[in-house]
Amino acid sequence: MAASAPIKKTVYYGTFVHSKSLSELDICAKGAIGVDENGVIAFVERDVSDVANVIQKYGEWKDAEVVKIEDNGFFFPGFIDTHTHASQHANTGLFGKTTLLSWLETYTFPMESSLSSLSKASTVYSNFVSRTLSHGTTTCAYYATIHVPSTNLLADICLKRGQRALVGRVCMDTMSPDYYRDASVEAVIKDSKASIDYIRSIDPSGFIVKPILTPRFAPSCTASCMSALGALAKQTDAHIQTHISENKSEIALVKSLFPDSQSYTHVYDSADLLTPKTILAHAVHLTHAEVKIIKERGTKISHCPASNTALTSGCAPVRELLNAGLTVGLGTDVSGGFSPSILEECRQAIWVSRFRAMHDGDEAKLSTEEVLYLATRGGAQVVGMEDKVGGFEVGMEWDAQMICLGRVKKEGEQEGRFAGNVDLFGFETPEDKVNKWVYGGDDRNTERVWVRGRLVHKR
Ligand SMILES: O=c1[nH]c(=O)c2nc[nH]c2[nH]1
Ligand SMILES: [Zn+2]
Repeated sequence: MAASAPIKKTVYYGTFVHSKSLSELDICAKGAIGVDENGVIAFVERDVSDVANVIQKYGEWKDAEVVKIEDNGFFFPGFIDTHTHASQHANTGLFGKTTLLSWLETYTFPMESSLSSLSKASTVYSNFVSRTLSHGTTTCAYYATIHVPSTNLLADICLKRGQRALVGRVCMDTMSPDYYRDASVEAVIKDSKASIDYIRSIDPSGFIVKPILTPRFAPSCTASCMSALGALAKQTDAHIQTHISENKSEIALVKSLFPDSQSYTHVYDSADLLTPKTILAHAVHLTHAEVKIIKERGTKISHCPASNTALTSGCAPVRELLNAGLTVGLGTDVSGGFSPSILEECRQAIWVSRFRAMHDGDEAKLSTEEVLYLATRGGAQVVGMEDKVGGFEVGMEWDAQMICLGRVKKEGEQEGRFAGNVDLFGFETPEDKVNKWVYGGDDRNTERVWVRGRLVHKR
């Protein structure tokens, strides 16, 4: 579905759910949200018994389209995936019993290298953007590959499909296979600049696509490469993304490569890579001193629980990170992670927090409300879009998903259109429905998805 049709004033009518705070959802059973031609929320009305009354109240909205939730469902903010590798999508589910460093050599570098082929990149990237949109992901921080043309192609696809994206050309000038590495620091900077310039040229407003500098991780980058990227970030005011402290062997490797650095975090800090616009994925094994520096720099964290479990990297201490005041969002980290769905990541975040709780105590447990916050408002802060997306306030943009759970079924009734794992029996409170969706829902319940008021996915 191309996202090019003009939009008209629309009133979204029915239940809407979004986060009020980290621990509290706002569930409005009968609401009406008016979205203007720019995709901006113009009004939010609660306790609406008849949408006609709302349309009458706002005179100039008399010709507005009305989009109503049928049966049991609700409007929910679009999900924000703060860390994923579009270039690894074709490997999803393929990781065997590898851990990070062997997984990179065995599966990841060969696959990413093969995306120098623009036709292969086109197939994989188009498929992944469709797939993530179908799961309600309206904003994504993407890693592409080292190749400028296919990285730029990913940005083209996101812009055409209307998915908000930070798109990064991967930088790696050392400890990488001969067939897949940057030739020099000069090449890293030249190619990174070329990709920044291209992405800014196709969307000068940056409303939909933006570039993001992407040093892969400290073992793949020389100190001079990282410093040059830190300087380029400053010069271009670009976002930055990288990996940190995912796995104990990786941390030992960083220590051996940068013996004069106090920690993994110090390696990035010395290169000026820790800014308020930096996203650090994983953060599983950080020390208190590292957390303190990250907090001081205003740098953000992407929690990737499915990936951390699949590659047996560890259980990130999310409660501790939150208590320390860090900003945290969720990331699918495909294909370390095995699912393109942030809803799945919500479940995985809950499970991982329960494993932490078995050692750390009940306070470590994340609730449904908390993971939904991380998936929306938290993610928005991580990608620097908290004033635009993640919730339904006047002035914010309509990045939303229509979740449908189907009808309460009578005995013997066949599964209908929303055949999924969620069954309703009629007694459920609105809170129960949200919980049933979080624990049992999937893309079969994601009926429609909008970005800036534009329909970008329909089942
Ligand atoms: O989860 C990960 N995926 C990657 O592609 C990667 N590269 C370095 N470190 C990484 N971690
Ligand atoms: Zn990753």
